[in-house]
Amino acid sequence: MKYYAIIVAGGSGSRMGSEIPKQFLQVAGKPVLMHTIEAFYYSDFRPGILLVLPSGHHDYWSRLCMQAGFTVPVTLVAGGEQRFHSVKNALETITEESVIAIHDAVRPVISNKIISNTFRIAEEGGNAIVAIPSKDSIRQVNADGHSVALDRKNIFLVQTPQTFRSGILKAAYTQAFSPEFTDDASVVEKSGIAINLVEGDPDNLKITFPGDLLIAEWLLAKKNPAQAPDSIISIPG
Ligand SMILES: Nc1ccn([C@@H]2O[C@H](COP(=O)(O)OP(=O)(O)OP(=O)(O)O)[C@@H](O)[C@H]2O)c(=O)n1
Ligand SMILES: C[C@](O)(CO)[C@H](O)COP(=O)(O)O
Repeated sequence: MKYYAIIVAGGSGSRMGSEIPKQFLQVAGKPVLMHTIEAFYYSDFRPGILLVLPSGHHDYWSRLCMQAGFTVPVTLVAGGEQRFHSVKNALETITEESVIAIHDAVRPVISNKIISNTFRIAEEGGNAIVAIPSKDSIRQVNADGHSVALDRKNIFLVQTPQTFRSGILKAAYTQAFSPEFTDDASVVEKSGIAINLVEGDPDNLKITFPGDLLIAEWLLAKKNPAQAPDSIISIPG
């Protein structure tokens, strides 16, 4: 079986409020995106990598990937208007039957264990979506403005990778875009497929706001102490 990772890095990072999109900011000695590419490139399943980027960044990143000495090519794909369109652009380049993991570039603290689990489970069961239980109490606000408590045992926070057999995924992505498609699981579910959740990791955070960069810096330095910048002196755990 062939395995692919689609790393989506086509966003503008408006909530981060930085001039440079957040996936290109330096964290723990290298760009956020390079941490993410390396996590997949060196993972046990050795997937083919499709990197979705705004077109203006293609030349720079193809040079950076060459300098990194990757022996398997990282294929660059143009980003789209929404995350949905970025994923769709990458799917159009995959023609053979395969298992495809889709991952946010801005979740650089992803482990080999989770990547491997999702490929294995999706190959067997059609899809595998990484999620973690909610650590907070959860309330739903109703139309009248009042809120009701939900049972958090039934609430999971969805992460990436979201991994699928190619047939299921490519068929789902023929649907027209809808604003309710906030991730790949919601697109596939809309096409009538039941979604399988698999265990995620609180460390697999999505860098969204400035404070997330500090947490990611700490987590990445803990994961790769040899690559940590000098400013990180001692990391417990
Ligand atoms: N048109 C888009 C929008 C998002 N993404 C990617 O999807 C991932 C998750 O999206 P999010 O965190 O929302 O990133 P942005 O859309 O860049 O952020 P914001 O919503 O704050 O503008 C990111 O890696 C982002 O680069 C993408 O490839 N193409
Ligand atoms: C795909 C995702 O990261 C799963 O949690 C999330 O849905 C992305 O949402 P965003 O609105 O693009 O931040």
